[in-house]
Amino acid sequence: MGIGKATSSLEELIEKAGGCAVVDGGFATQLETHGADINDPLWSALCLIKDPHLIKLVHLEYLEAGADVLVTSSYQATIPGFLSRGLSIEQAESLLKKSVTLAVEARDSFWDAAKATPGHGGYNRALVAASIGSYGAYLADGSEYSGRYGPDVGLDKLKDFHRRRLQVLVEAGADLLAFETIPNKLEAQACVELLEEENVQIPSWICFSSVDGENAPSGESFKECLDIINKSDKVNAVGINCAPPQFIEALIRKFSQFTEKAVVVYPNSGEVWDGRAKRWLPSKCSNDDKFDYFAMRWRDSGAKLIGGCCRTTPSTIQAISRALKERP
Ligand SMILES: C[S+](C)CC[C@H](N)C(=O)O
Ligand SMILES: N[C@@H](CCS)C(=O)O
Ligand SMILES: [Zn+2]
Repeated sequence: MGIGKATSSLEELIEKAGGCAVVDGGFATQLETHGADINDPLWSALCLIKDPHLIKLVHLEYLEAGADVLVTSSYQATIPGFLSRGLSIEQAESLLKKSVTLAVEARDSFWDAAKATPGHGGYNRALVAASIGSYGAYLADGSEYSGRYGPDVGLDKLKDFHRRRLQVLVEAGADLLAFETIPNKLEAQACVELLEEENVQIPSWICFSSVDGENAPSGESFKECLDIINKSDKVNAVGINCAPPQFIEALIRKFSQFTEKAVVVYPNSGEVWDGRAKRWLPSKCSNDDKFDYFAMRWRDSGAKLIGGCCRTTPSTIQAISRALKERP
């Protein structure tokens, strides 16, 4: 795939969607709605082993709700994670591949039906974004919200951790790569260097988490983080995922000051993950019913991709999609 073509599929989708494309919502959350027990170090990736049919069902529900981008079930699917469950390297790689094929199959069957209806039923052909959760997600100790990886975790260790999974997800046919809940500058640098070293030819985005609404969870400024990312033309969009919705408008404006790349935002419901107890703590304000209003404000602030993360649902995405597509 040539560079021109590779960089354009995400931009083409944004254009087709009227200037702002819709990302799907809380994937693990919707698995739980269907009864999946993901209280496990593999978190939602456990379903790749136990309940792959649920994964496809959740993808179809988000497509129906209006998602233009599906994020795969690979957030916490890692080769070392699967090896520690007694699986072989071949089995681990095959599960990673499956995370992409399940989303591609859902997308293809949904699109085959949609394109046969007048005006495609108002849908676009969705792109499949392979989720690459941060190292902190793999640690399963909540450190994707602290960025504290300790002194033993350097650049090379992070690149080694991400390399093979990234290769398998690209080979499996993902349309783009979605680095999610990156909590510090070092890991952002690892992602950028890996994209260059592996000469990745599909588009990518890098999303950070944030717990104070101003900086990366590590306390490093987003300006520092974006300075690194801006040097790479292998990253097409940057933004925030799994942070409270009330932080997002100011962060879109901040990101727009520091980068010319497209800005992507998919916040959580505002609830806070307790990494020790492995449960969500209630949010101080309930925001789920305001996502349609927020989405329009985020679009008007400059975001080009908008969706939801943990504790948001297909009804959140339907509200976003209706707000963005009916009132462009
Ligand atoms: C986005 S968080 C809620 C994912 C789960 C976390 N990495 C853990 O395993 O505790
Ligand atoms: N793509 C993941 C992100 C978790 S923060 C999910 O939606 O489950
Ligand atoms: Zn999340």
